[in-house]
Amino acid sequence: MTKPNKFIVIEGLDGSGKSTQLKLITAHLQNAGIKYQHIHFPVMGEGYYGQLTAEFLRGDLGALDQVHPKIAALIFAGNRVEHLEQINQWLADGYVVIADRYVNSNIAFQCAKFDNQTEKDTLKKWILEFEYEFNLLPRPASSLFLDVPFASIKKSLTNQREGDDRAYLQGKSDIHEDSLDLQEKVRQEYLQMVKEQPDFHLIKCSDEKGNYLPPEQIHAEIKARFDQLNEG
Ligand SMILES: Nc1ncnc2c1ncn2[C@@H]1O[C@H](COP(=O)(O)OP(=O)(O)O)[C@@H](O)[C@H]1O
Ligand SMILES: Cc1cn([C@H]2C[C@H](O)[C@@H](COP(=O)(O)OP(=O)(O)O)O2)c(=O)[nH]c1=O
Repeated sequence: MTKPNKFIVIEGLDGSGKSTQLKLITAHLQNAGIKYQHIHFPVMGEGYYGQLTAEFLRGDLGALDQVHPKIAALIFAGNRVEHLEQINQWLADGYVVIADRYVNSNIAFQCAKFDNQTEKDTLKKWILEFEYEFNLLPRPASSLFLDVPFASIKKSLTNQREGDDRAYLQGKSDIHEDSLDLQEKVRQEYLQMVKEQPDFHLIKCSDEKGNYLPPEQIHAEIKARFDQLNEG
């Protein structure tokens, strides 16, 4: 299958600075006169799957251990199908397309809920086949994993998170963000995928002492990846 060459995905744990980096990279593309579009998955609050995703994350469909990870994966995958045509159109029109989360989020968060390696591997294979081969989602040219010190994730998730994008919670809490144990396991899934997928790159967001790097410094590395893609 040929890959669209201007599709980049930003991945990471909840509260890992994806929105911060998305703002910086879109400002850079804007200044450079490069036409781009971006999308954040899950797209909540619209469409049947968007509504289902919000219900799932605020716990209306059951607690973290009550919804089978394959069913949760199916909901997030359906949400992507609702926006598939739009992404394909952007790519056909020659835009650089940036997704804040994509298929690898589904693998990382849902496979992390299993302890057993065979169950993890089986679900990973299923998600990859279902989303790329059955639903025919475009494959990203490159995905970037923001590897942030876990202490900073803890801080970010224990602080009250605010903003319009929290409306889906309707005053409740997010079942993924509530579990730091899950977030730690999700990080392991991401690290494993970085090893397995040649187009998945780790962006180290800490210095040698383990301190969180400032946003601009992280941006410099991300920008270099984008510039490479645009030149290629
Ligand atoms: N490099 C950084 N150093 C310190 N704090 C950061 C950094 N990047 C983001 N933050 C802060 O961390 C929190 C989560 O960042 P955000 O970009 O909203 O993450 P996400 O989109 O992954 O949920 C915000 O309060 C943001 O200001
Ligand atoms: C896109 C996607 C997200 N998720 C998870 C990751 C997040 O915990 C949650 C929703 O993400 P969101 O709250 O938008 O992420 P962030 O806090 O990083 O801005 O859904 C999946 O499990 N599968 C998926 O396919």
